[in-house]
Parts: sequence; C-alpha cells; structure tokens
Amino acid sequence: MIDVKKLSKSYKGVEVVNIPEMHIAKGESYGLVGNNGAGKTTFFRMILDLIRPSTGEVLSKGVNVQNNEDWKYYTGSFLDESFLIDYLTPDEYFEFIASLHNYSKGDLQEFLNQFDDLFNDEIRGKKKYIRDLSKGNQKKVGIVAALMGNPEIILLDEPFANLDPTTQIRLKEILRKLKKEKDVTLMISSHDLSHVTEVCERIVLLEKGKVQKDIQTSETTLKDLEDYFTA
Ligand SMILES: Nc1ncnc2c1ncn2[C@@H]1O[C@H](COP(=O)(O)OP(=O)(O)OP(=O)(O)O)[C@@H](O)[C@H]1O
Repeated sequence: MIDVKKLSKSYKGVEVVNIPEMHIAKGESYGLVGNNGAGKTTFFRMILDLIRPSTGEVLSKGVNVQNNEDWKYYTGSFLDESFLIDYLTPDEYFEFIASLHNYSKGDLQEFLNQFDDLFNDEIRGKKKYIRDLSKGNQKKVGIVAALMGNPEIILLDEPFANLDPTTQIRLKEILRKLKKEKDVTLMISSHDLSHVTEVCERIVLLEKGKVQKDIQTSETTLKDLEDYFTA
C-alpha cells in the first residue's frame, strides 16, 4: 500500500527523518511511537504530500504521492486542527466534506448516525462553530470526517489525545471494526503505548528520525516499549 524509499527530511541542515526503506501492507494496522520531536508528524506529513522530502519518495499503491493526486481519493487523514474549517459548524463541515465524496443528504445522515455514541450529543445539531468546541470534540469532528468516503487507508496523528476515556474506548472499537470488516490500512501515531499496542499489529519506534524498532505486536510489546521509554 505504502512504500518509503530513501526518505529523509532536514531543516537547516538538521535531519529530522531518515527512513531508508519501509513497506506498509494493505490492511495493516501500523502504530508509530516515539518521544517528542522524534519525527512522527513529519513522516506522516510527507506521506500526505504536505511537506516535501529532502531526499527520497513515498509511493502509495506504487505511485509517488508528489506526482499524482489519485491517492487522495482513497486516503483519509486527520493530523491536527488545521485540517478543519473552524468558522463552520460541525454539520456544515460534514456537509462540505460529504460533497467532496458525492454523498447525498441521506448518505451523510446514515454515515453520521453510526457515530451518535461517539458524538455524545455534543456535535450535531448545535449552533456552535468548530473553533468554539472543546479540543476533544474538535478531534472527534476531524476523525469522523477522515472516515468519510470509505478510505482504504487512514492516517491519524495522536487520535487518543484529548479524548475522554469513554471516547477512547469507542474510537478503538471503531478502528478495530474498520480493519476487520473493511480491511482498512491504519497508520496511527500515539504517545499512548497502551492504546496503540491494543489497536495496532505492528509498532514502529522512531528516535531522532530513525527507526529503532519495527515489530509485530505481541503480549510483551507494551512492557518492552515501557521499558524502552523508561530507560
Ligand atoms: N517547519 C519546521 N522547521 C524546523 N524544524 C521543524 C519543522 N517542522 C518540524 N521540525 C522539527 O522536526 C523534528 C520532528 O518534529 P515532529 O513534529 O515530526 O515530531 P513528532 O515526533 O511528531 O513530535 P511530537 O510527539 O512532539 O508531536 C522536531 O525537532 C521539530 O522541531
């Protein structure tokens, strides 16, 4: 699904990402962990062609993401609030994103109804602009919008941060269901080692832009990661 080749990014001569090679298979759930500044967001931004690599390339289904827009039709993502349009209400924003996916009004209602529990009556039908929502509720809007249009791959940066425990549990269920029922490829960066090891079958650990671990999740992974970050 995604192939990374000789990928690096430097700012003012300082290298912040250096990944010589990486393959992310279709249907894989991939968790990216690493301390602040490890390069997680920068890596995701290069996959989404939001920033240009200093060297190398990212291929989505074999095509360089810089040269072709096709990947945008099957890729859902939410990295931060800049993905939102904060002067719209959530309903207006969902309608806008739905129009990009050619959803009818009925399609949109049906799609959003699935997330009633997650929204907890705080998001739809309110006359509040996105900018006036709490951080957690903004995140819910962004994540749900990223799931619209049946994406084949979904990238989420810190999806669990700012969410209350109930929502974290619901989000984990949603992500697991997407993988199981729709074979969606998931790429999640997270500081929450417990959630990310629960959802992801593969964990990649970045440190100073370089891959330190690339492992299949097992019963010992959470403990191994905790030990790594404690040392
Ligand atoms: N536009 C930029 N100009 C200069 N340096 C940058 C820029 N964007 C990112 N960096 C640097 O690149 C490094 C990696 O940042 P990045 O945001 O990718 O890390 P991260 O792993 O996502 O961190 P966090 O867990 O804190 O979100 C950091 O040292 C950051 O300061």
